[in-house]
Amino acid sequence: MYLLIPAAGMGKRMGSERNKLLLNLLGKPLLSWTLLAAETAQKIEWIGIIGQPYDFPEFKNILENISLNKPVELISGGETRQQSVYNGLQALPKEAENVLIHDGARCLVTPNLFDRCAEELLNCQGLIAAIPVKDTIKIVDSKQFIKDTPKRSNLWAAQTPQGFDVNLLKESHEKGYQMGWQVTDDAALFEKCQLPVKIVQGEETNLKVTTPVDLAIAEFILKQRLTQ
Ligand SMILES: Nc1ccn([C@@H]2O[C@H](COP(=O)(O)OP(=O)(O)OP(=O)(O)O)[C@@H](O)[C@H]2O)c(=O)n1
Ligand SMILES: C[C@](O)(CO)[C@H](O)COP(=O)(O)O
Repeated sequence: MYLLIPAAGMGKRMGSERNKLLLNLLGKPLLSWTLLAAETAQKIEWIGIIGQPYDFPEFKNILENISLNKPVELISGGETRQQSVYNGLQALPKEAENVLIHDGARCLVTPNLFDRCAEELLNCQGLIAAIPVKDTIKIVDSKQFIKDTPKRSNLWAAQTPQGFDVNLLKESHEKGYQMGWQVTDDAALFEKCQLPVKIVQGEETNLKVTTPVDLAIAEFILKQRLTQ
């Protein structure tokens, strides 16, 4: 299975002056933990890291320090996550039929989740890891008055990995580009093209490190894992 890791963001919500994936998490840059999980996953055989070229020297340092056995390529990212994934898709080896996309910022992903998604992708055209929403969600108008309370049993929080048939995802990205669709994940492009996307049970600990609180929670979870 081919894996693309979008890692070309800035981390504005982290308040960081550099790519948050280079921040320290228990003695290693955050991105190292994501890569180590991909290395351990049995089904992943190729890894493309999508980053901003100015971060490549740091990415190369990371790769030297963790010395992966799987082939890794660095791919230039774009201004948005959507553009970065678009670039990643163009850089996939020609023989790639299916692809998993996993945010570098979800550094607590387990090898098991990668493998479950890779396995399931043999039976469908598109999938995402997701978990049932625990909160009661309110739909609010522009004046911050509640308009509706959707039924919670229909609500799932999207995660990555997200997996797709490569040709269909490329077509969905092309259409998205032509139509000017702006989305925060790849499943949304598939949905807009009326293509089916299956849910795979995600992991509660597979959080996206977005704010400083997330970093503290990630450190806590990782410490627990490493002492088990
Ligand atoms: N132009 C971009 C923007 C984001 N990403 C990646 O997409 C993932 C999810 O994005 P997010 O958590 O929003 O990361 P940032 O864009 O870095 O954060 P922020 O939105 O707070 O600036 C991250 O692994 C990030 O590196 C990317 O590859 N290219
Ligand atoms: C793809 C994603 O991680 C799914 O939760 C998420 O949509 C990334 O975008 P965000 O804008 O950083 O939430």
